[in-house]
Amino acid sequence: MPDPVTHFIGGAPVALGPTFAACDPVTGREVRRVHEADRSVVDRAVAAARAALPGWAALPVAERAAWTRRLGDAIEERFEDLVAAEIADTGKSITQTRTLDIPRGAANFRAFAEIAAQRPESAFHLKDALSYTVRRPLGVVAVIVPWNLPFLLATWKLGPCLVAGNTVVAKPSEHTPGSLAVLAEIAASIGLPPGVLNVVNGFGTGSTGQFLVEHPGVDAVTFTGESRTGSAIMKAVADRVKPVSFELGGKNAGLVFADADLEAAVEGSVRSVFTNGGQVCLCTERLYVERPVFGEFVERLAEGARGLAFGRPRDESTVMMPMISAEHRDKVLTYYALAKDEGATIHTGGGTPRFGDERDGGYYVEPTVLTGLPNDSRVNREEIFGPVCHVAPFDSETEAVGLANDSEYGLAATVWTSSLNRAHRVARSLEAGLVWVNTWYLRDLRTPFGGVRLSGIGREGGTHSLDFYSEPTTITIKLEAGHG
Ligand SMILES: NC(=O)C1=CN([C@@H]2O[C@H](COP(=O)(O)OP(=O)(O)OC[C@H]3O[C@@H](n4cnc5c(N)ncnc54)[C@H](O)[C@@H]3O)[C@@H](O)[C@H]2O)C=CC1
Ligand SMILES: O=C(O)/C=C/C=C(\O)C(=O)O
Repeated sequence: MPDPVTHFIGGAPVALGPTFAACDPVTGREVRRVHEADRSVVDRAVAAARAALPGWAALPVAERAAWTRRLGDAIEERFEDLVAAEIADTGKSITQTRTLDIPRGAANFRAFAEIAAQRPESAFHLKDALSYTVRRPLGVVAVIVPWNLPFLLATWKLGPCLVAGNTVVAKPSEHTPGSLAVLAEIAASIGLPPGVLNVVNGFGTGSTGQFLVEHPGVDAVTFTGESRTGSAIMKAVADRVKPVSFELGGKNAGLVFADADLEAAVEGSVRSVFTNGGQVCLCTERLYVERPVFGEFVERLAEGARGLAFGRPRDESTVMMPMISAEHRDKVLTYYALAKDEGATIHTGGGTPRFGDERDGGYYVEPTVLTGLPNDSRVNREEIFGPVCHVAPFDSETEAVGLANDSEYGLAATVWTSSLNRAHRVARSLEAGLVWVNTWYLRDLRTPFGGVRLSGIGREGGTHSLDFYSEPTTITIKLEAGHG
């Protein structure tokens, strides 16, 4: 077994705290151990970040951007190590890992280097005064991320956070410490000033995550994960009124109109429901299909689901991945059972696949397509976060929009239609942070990203990230009139 995964504090690995098991989701077997940071280790990481803050914050933005660009370049150099680490922790397919997860890590550092370096300063010349704004970093920021897109989501926050002049204590999910451990090695290898980026490992409640967000030396928290966890973090930071940025859960709707290109709608919905095993906050869990094409759509979606290959992660043709843990698999299976109890028709899936090899000990579930449940069923209201969706018919645009908006969440939605007017009209009516028309998960890192209601607070992306990770100070200087 490899050495336990360590923390990374002040530019060096730190092997402190008891260790816990990390399992391979493909087989369920323990494959490595990970050090858990207790309060004293968190103290040490926060102190390292605090000590590094003045020097890092004082660098011109162009120099910090040069550092994050270097991180992006070094990610390319360690590309296959990062791919291996991500696959070992998650069981993701190598094709997705090579085309999405790791390239986005490099892109996240590079994009925010450009955005920050090119950001115009604003100054207003008043009659007898000059008013301008400077932005200062928030300070020491806790970056807490989940297990579904570990490297992509961590770097999405680290890029803008570092370039804005903050120093960081990052905590990956207890399930997926591997790729941030490689990033820590990369940071050390390029000579990133010690303490600018620190990584601590451990669990959430009653452990590292909670100690970190509660720490008086942490000035702000950026978090992606479950809505309930966001709520717990908000309570934990309330007394100190720390700024928070939250990307939380979703119960995303997809609307398929009868005038849509049905093949594209089916293909796009297969992607939007089943990508990453349905373990992306943007995945569609509720589909509403206009009645004339409902039957055909359901049949073709189920056929698409049945065609998703369950190979091993390193086979290039593999699409489906396991759930992250036994606990999460059991949660998803509980919803499959609940769907049956609530009276759903199961068009495909509803159980676990059998392989006849060591993968039978892993955390796989079948991609599942359901119909027949009312919008107020638990299956249609609660985030499942697995490869499953419910499909319901609708008869009018107004009804479709009403059904889509009837949710406590509001992260993402998809609309499939060939009518340009309808596309604009419906997209504006959907109460979600992101609406994709005739596509899904097409991202431009400059655009605002985030959700409404239980799906989050604030937006990251482009200058929205830089705004969150810094505080403006407006300086107004009285000028003497009549001279010069
Ligand atoms: N919508 C989304 O983006 C995600 C949703 N989920 C859903 O959440 C369920 C639970 O999964 P988890 O991994 O437990 O997600 P989570 O939201 O609890 O964990 C995300 C991160 O937050 C940390 N964390 C947990 N509690 C914390 C606390 N009180 N203070 C500070 N940090 C804390 C975790 O250690 C992890 O690093 C899953 O079954 C899934 O349904 C999980 C991950 C992402
Ligand atoms: O930034 C992206 O491209 C994807 C974000 C996905 C999440 O925030 C999530 O799955 O939690």
